[in-house]
Formats: sequence, structure tokens, C-alpha cells
Amino acid sequence: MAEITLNALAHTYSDSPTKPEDYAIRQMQHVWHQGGAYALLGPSGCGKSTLLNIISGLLEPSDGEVLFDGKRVNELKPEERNIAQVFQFPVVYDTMTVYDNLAFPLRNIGVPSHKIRSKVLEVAEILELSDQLKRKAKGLSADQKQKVSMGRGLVRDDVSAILFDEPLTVIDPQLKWKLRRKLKQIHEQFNITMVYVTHDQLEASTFADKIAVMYDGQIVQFGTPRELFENPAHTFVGYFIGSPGMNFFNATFSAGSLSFGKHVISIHSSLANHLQQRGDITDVKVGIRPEFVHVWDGFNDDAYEVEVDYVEDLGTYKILSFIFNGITMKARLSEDQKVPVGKAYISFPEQWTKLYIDEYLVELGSEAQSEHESEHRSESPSQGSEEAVNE
Ligand SMILES: Nc1ncnc2c1ncn2[C@@H]1O[C@H](COP(=O)(O)OP(=O)(O)OP(=O)(O)O)[C@@H](O)[C@H]1O
Repeated sequence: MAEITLNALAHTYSDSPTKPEDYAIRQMQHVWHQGGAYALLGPSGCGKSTLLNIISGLLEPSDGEVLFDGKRVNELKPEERNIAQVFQFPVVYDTMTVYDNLAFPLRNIGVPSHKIRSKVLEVAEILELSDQLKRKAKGLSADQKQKVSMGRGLVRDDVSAILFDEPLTVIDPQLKWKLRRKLKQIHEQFNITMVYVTHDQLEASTFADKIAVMYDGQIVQFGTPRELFENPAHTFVGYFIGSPGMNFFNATFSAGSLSFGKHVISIHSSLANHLQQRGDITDVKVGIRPEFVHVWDGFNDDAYEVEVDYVEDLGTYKILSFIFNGITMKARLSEDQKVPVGKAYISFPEQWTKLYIDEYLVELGSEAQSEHESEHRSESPSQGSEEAVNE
């Protein structure tokens, strides 16, 4: 078991890289702690598989180091790294029985047969494969084969980590949920570092304690599902996490106030102070989650008047789409909330109004942060936020 450190790691597939975009992995510093259940979440092409293959040793990084418990492993072959990797498509020996498939990694390293037997039975039990052990793998369904693939990763006690590369792609939707829970349970039982690659936020948040969000070859945020939801560190996290994603619009900071067209956007004083120190800025991005937009029941002097675009009924809640200063935005309405017609009156609570410069969050100073958190803890829609991440 190991702590995995990526030290100034970068990778390019190009022979003559000249610009950041030539890198599949842009220089990164990151630690996966021993025993953690992590997800690596990001869209197709952002570099997830490249990163996993570098950790497992299938790919040699162009720059930087991979350390297992502080020791450099760049020069070690995959089989010397003790990493188990489960791929998108099952890797099983069709002509062998399920038992022999599960026993294979242990036989390879000379484990005595009585130990192999007890470990195979234990893992088969967890994965609900006990009654399939005598069957040839060839006759199994795709999801049973993938369970065998996972089992081959789990039988070894000596693995440093298990890397899952979109392992549930071939699994039936109704079984996916069950297998994800199973993996979580296995993690709790074996305390192995697990990194689970996915482009699906639901998969990431049900499996992982902490999620690394990857975008354009970089980890733009590493946090709990709740942190990613409540405090997205990068606009991509705001957009990618949550359903629908965060609302964004460009505002201008001038003469001490933030404006969006003719409207003044009220922000936390520490953010205003921060902007003030930087001078006038014409391209501040304002971000607010649909869950945090306040929709008033009727006319309100303190609210912005906006045009209702449409309302989508999603059963237990509704999504109001509205137009504010020419930009379409969304707000979440609870089941019992009055649905506005024609015009709506909305406001952006200061504590949920985030600012981004060059796509990165302008952080509140630590003092302001704790004052702000204690002020607003009771107002935090914690249940709503977790639900929203999981949708
Ligand atoms: N063998 C290769 N040769 C050249 N470019 C590659 C190679 N493998 C990946 N790339 C490029 O590197 C970038 C990252 O790809 P990678 O497969 O790591 O992303 P990913 O996030 O795993 O995507 P997906 O979810 O689609 O598998 C992409 O631009 C991809 O086209």
C-alpha cells in the first residue's frame, strides 16, 4: 500500500512541444494519500488515462517523477510497481474458470495454494461470484467478466494501489449503482489506495471521498463533492459539477463596485477589497449556482427584475430559465415554490456569489472565510447541495 506523489509531472505525446496545449498532462504536483478513495473526474480527452498509465508504469512521463511512499518509481516496470489496474473493458482469460482467473495474479507471485484458495473465496464472496467459480469465463456476461477483472485486482494483499479506468462502462445501468457501492465497501474493508477514473460526476461522488477534477491536462480542484459544489475553484468545476451547472456572466469592477450592465452586483466586502487592490477590472466572471439564486414570490425592491424564459418541471423540483441583462441563467425552484410567469424577481445571496479572474476563484481571505462560514452555516443548503451533486 502506498502514498502516490506526482512531482512536477508532465507528459506530451508530441516530439517537439512548444506550447502548453501540446501537453496531455501539464506540469502538476499532486498527492494521493495512502488508503484514500479518490476519483479522477473530467471530460473526454482531458488526460485521465494518460495520468493513470503513468502511475501504473505503462507510460513513461516526459518530465517529473512518480514516487511511491517517497521512492522514485519512474524506472520500475509496471509489474514491479504492484499496481492493479482495471480497464474499461474486462481483461479475463476466456478459457480459464472464474476461480483460475482470480487465482492467476497470486499464482504468478508464488503464493501457496491454501492462501490462494481463501483469498479467492473471500473476493468471490464480496463480488457475488461464489456460484460462478467453476464456470469458464468465456460464458459470462460482460458485467460478470468485469467483476472478475476487478476481483483480479483485489486478490493481492500487496498492491500499492488499484486504479480503475472507467470500469463500469460495460455494466448495465441497474447494476452500476450496486457495483459502485460494492467498490466502496471493498475500499472500506481493505484500506487500499484507490483511484477511480470517470467522466461521470455521479460515479465520482458515490465512490470517492475526494475528487480531483481534471481539465486540459491539469487538476483544477481536489476536494470533497461538497467543496466542489459549494466552492468551485475553477469555472470548469462550476460548469461540470452540478445539474444544471453554475451560472456565469462577465462583470466590470470600477469605482469600488461590481456591475453587470446597469445592475450593481453585491459582493462580500473582502472580495470587494481584494478587487479594489487590483484596480479596475473589466473581465471578472461572476458565478452562482442555480440552487443558490434566490427567487422571490413577487415584486421586490431589492431584487433584479428578469424575464422568464421557460420552466422545466423535474418532478420534485423545477428549473426556472430566465434572462438577465441578455444572458440566460437558471434557478432551482422547490416543489412548493410559486412559479413566476412573464417576469421574475431574483437576487444573488452574497455568500454564494463567487468571482473568477482568469477562470480561477478569487478566494476570500482566511479570516473573512471563517467569519463568512460561521455567519452562513445555518443558511447552507447542505442537503440540496449533496442532492445536486448526485444528480
Ligand atoms: N497514444 C497517443 N498519442 C497521441 N496522443 C494521444 C495518445 N493518447 C492520448 N492522446 C491525446 O492526449 C490527450 C489526453 O488523452 P487521454 O486518453 O489521456 O484522455 P482521457 O481524459 O482519458 O479521455 P477519454 O475519457 O476519452 O479516455 C488527448 O488529447 C488525446 O488525444
